[in-house]
Amino acid sequence: MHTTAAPPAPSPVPVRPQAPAVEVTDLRRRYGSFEAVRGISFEVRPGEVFALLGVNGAGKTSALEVVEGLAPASGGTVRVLGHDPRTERAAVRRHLGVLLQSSGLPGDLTVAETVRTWARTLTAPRPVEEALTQVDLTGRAGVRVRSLSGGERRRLDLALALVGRPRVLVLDEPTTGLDPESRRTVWELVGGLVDDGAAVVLTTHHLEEAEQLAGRIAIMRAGEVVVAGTREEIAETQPATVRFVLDPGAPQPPVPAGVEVVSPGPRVEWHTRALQPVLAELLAWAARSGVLLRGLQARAASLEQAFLAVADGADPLLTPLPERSPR
Ligand SMILES: Nc1ncnc2c1ncn2[C@@H]1O[C@H](COP(=O)(O)OP(=O)(O)OP(=O)(O)O)[C@@H](O)[C@H]1O
Repeated sequence: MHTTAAPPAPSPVPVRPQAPAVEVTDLRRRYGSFEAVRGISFEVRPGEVFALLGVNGAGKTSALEVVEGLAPASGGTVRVLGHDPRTERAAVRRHLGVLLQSSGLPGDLTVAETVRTWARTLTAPRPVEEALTQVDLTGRAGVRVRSLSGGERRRLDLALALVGRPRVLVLDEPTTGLDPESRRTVWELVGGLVDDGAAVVLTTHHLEEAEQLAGRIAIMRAGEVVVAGTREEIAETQPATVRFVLDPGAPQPPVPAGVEVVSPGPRVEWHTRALQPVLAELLAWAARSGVLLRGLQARAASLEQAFLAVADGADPLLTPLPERSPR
């Protein structure tokens, strides 16, 4: 019998992860003797949103200004598309869209004139009308900048950041001052750009914005990144909460292993890193004992909890609750 040998399996093509669009390594920034950014590192890949969070004065803008090429680093390195954004500005500028925290646009120009003037400095800008449509400003094209509302001005800032079809977008508090509808428009816009492969670094004080947009998040305090990861990873640094109310005279439930009792009762509050088994144990006890757990709530930790813990000076990664011991 004649058999043909099976063709050799194709050798696997090595999948090369895309190079980071933004690489920040041990970045430091000083103002005189004050060090506002103290050795932070992060990467942002094409098609990714990275959010820098932190209370006022944490050092977010100081770090972003170096990424934008507006200020020199005092230490460490920043690369945007492989280039130093300050010393190799020409290579970076046409691919970089920047939204500063506050822009000083001339008030005399109209909205359309402002975008047109800016677009003339760019290599392959979007048509002005398209840029205005993206940010819902078409109806305000002929209005002078000084007459715009705060939210409209912010959307104009965003139009300027987007008109050059940037591969890297740096957005410093992009939706501050925007109403909820405009905020959603901006989220959709940023989401669309990311789907097209842009890399986005943003700061925000709206945690929901970071949750909506960012694949990875870093929370800064006093110039350092205290915790970083996906929103789930960051939330998991904090304990879950169980709350219920006991009727007068009801017996106290035994406290399961791995629970920190925040309030013993009658309004009981527990913190735990083992929500599911703790809840199962509590419910089994309640069923056995015929006890009603009024208003029972079980809530996984949130990004907000982690943010507040960092703001309060905690180091979420270094101060864990006791782990639940195996039974
Ligand atoms: N030009 C400057 N000279 C001296 N100190 C400065 C200067 N700019 C910023 N700082 C200080 O550096 C620290 C970090 O400021 P930065 O603006 O980077 O913080 P931030 O996290 O962006 O705050 P916010 O959320 O309020 O925008 C603050 O203590 C601030 O006072």
